[in-house]
Amino acid sequence: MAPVIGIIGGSGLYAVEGLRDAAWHDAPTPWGAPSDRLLHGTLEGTRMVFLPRHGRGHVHTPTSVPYRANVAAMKAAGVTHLVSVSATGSFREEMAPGDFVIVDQFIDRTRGREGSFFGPGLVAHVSLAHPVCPHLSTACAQAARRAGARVHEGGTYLAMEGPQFSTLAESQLYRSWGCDVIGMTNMPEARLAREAELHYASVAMVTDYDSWHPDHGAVQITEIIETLQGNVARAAAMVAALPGLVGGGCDAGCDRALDHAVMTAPEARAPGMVDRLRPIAGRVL
Ligand SMILES: CSC[C@H]1O[C@H](OP(=O)(O)O)[C@H](O)[C@@H]1O
Ligand SMILES: Nc1ncnc2[nH]cnc12
Repeated sequence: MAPVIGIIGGSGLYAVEGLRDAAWHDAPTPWGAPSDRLLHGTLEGTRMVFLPRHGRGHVHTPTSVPYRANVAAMKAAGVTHLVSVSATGSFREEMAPGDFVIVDQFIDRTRGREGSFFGPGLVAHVSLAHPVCPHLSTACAQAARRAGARVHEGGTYLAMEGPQFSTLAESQLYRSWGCDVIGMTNMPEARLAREAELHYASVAMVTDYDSWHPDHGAVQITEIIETLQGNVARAAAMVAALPGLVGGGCDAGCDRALDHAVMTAPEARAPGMVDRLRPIAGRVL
């Protein structure tokens, strides 16, 4: 099956240029409207679908982003491979502002966000031990290098609630836990991508040293925006390099995550939940 590449663009990345037959389309879902319309198009013969995570003009906070609608809309659009692009702080001296980190683990410190498509009447448990697709992550690393970025492969992303940045004590604590980067949006996005059986990768663009670094002081939004402006062209070039690198087989099982995951007996399933879940889990229902 030919891959369809979805891109969720984070802070600073609100569109992608150069798509053939580009058009924005509404994408209602059983979980409401996504953050914005979806931008459909093709790049070197590969179908691409782009969604700005915070909406054009940056209207959604990290808490108000409709994560379920965003992932469901991508799935309904036929996306098979979902690449998240995000701005992050760094906990490592060597992961400097401007660098790209290909995230492979998450620690979730968000609070009260809707983190699953499933629920009462249709219960499922997927594995999240390895939350990203290793093949898509490698493709992103290659694409980012082709775009001229300095790339670190592997890193743990601490997802915080925000919208305020961390205190100094929190920043030092996350560093002591072995976290590499910090942001406010990759959870529950990564959980939902796994439930939707999408190949998911997360590209973190480092914009600052959060607040732990003795030489950099507290993170300032002005510093972040300045670094983002330098990063956006490289992020766009990375996206443009993805077709041709994405696809082929995946032995990690991302697209079969729901095999054996549904716990609720067929006769006990709530019909309304089954209908709602069909676009996500129809393969196993
Ligand atoms: C602009 S700084 C804080 C903001 O940026 C990141 O957003 P995203 O992950 O969508 O790139 C971070 O998570 C915060 O939402
Ligand atoms: N230091 C930081 N903390 C949380 N989210 C961020 N996004 C960019 N920099 C960040």
